[in-house]
Amino acid sequence: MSGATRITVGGERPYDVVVGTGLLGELPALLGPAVRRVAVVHPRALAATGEAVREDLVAQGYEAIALETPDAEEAKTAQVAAFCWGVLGQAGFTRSDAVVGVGGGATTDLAGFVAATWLRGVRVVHVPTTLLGMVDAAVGGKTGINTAEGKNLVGAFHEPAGVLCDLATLESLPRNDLVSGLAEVVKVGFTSDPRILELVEADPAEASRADGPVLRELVERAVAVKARVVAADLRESAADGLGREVLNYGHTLGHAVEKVERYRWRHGAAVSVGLVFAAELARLAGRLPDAVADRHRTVLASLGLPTTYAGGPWPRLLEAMKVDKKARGDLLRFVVLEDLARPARLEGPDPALLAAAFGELAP
Ligand SMILES: NC(=O)c1ccc[n+]([C@@H]2O[C@H](COP(=O)([O-])OP(=O)(O)OC[C@H]3O[C@@H](n4cnc5c(N)ncnc54)[C@H](O)[C@@H]3O)[C@@H](O)[C@H]2O)c1
Ligand SMILES: O=C(O)C(=O)C[C@@H](O)[C@H](O)[C@H](O)COP(=O)(O)O
Ligand SMILES: [Zn+2]
Repeated sequence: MSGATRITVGGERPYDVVVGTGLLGELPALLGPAVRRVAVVHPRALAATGEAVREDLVAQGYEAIALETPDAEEAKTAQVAAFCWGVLGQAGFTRSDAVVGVGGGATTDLAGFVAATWLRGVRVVHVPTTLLGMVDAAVGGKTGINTAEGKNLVGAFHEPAGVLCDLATLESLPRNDLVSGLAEVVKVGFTSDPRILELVEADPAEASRADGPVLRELVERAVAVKARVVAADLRESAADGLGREVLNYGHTLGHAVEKVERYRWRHGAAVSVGLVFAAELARLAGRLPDAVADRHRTVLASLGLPTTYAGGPWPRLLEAMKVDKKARGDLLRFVVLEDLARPARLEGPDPALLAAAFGELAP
């Protein structure tokens, strides 16, 4: 390991997010002294990486098993969670044993959920291998699976004991997935750290180069914001202000798109469309200057992210948005911007306003 950066996520049980390369040697310290057995949860597509982590743990004296899951969003189901519980039960996992999630956000969401629910909670360390996992999914303790009714509808808050972001893993990530992760980075740029937008705008190609210094800075900036937000409001229950809901900017429509598209869209691509929608909603409501709304389109498009959406139909998307976790009863609640880095809430917008904002997404 050389030149790693440590970002501490505060709260009741502080933990480190380590960003760098060659970080596997850090795993035992994060697992802690009590752990004997480890289940390495990884998607089928990352069998070699999962096996490398397992072998490394065995070499360091652990009893480690591989727990292979389906790829991407197919892992986030009750059936797959039940399969994982079965494996842990058969292997005799106790409260002094641990789960390690190796993969993208779908894998760490599942691994975190399994760790949160097995014996009502065992230790979990995440080793995210996608940009989206590093900047968002593996950090902050939101875990979950999907149900037929929608995205992430079952889950728990269960913080990891640590997160290892090995930037070298990004070199094998398909371009489409790297860019998808940048949607969450841009989200943070608009809500909280405009320097992110400047870095992307200065050179979008450089910003999306897996082994470049700009991407590393983007990762560190996005993680730093997420760390600060979740340390203050882990359970998304802030009594005043937006609290953790700020991280959900662009997700109300984004999750609906994922569901309506039957999870064939990557999360980041759906969030990209959701960000443009949220910006248009705020602009049409008279709360966001045109220039900031337009900047959403230009920054996202410069990275090759989608900024228009021809799918639907709108009534199905509206129906899907009703199970958004920010909703209260029949009241839809959106995170919007009033300016750059000035997030706010828009509650119960007029249906005509919502439809008009959706109209602005037409190609
Ligand atoms: N818990 C949270 O706070 C949070 C935050 C953001 C997103 N999420 C969730 O994260 C998921 C999206 O995560 P994602 O975009 O990482 O998708 P993903 O986990 O589906 O991974 C995308 C694809 O990349 C492959 N892959 C992963 N690492 C690779 C590597 N290094 N080289 C080659 N291929 C690799 C995977 O096998 C998969 O096919 C969604 O389910 C979303 O809801 C959760
Ligand atoms: O960490 C959070 O809080 C977020 O909202 C981050 C989002 O990027 C992420 O997609 C999250 O999983 C969405 O959570 P949900 O509560 O809307 O399911
Ligand atoms: Zn997200």
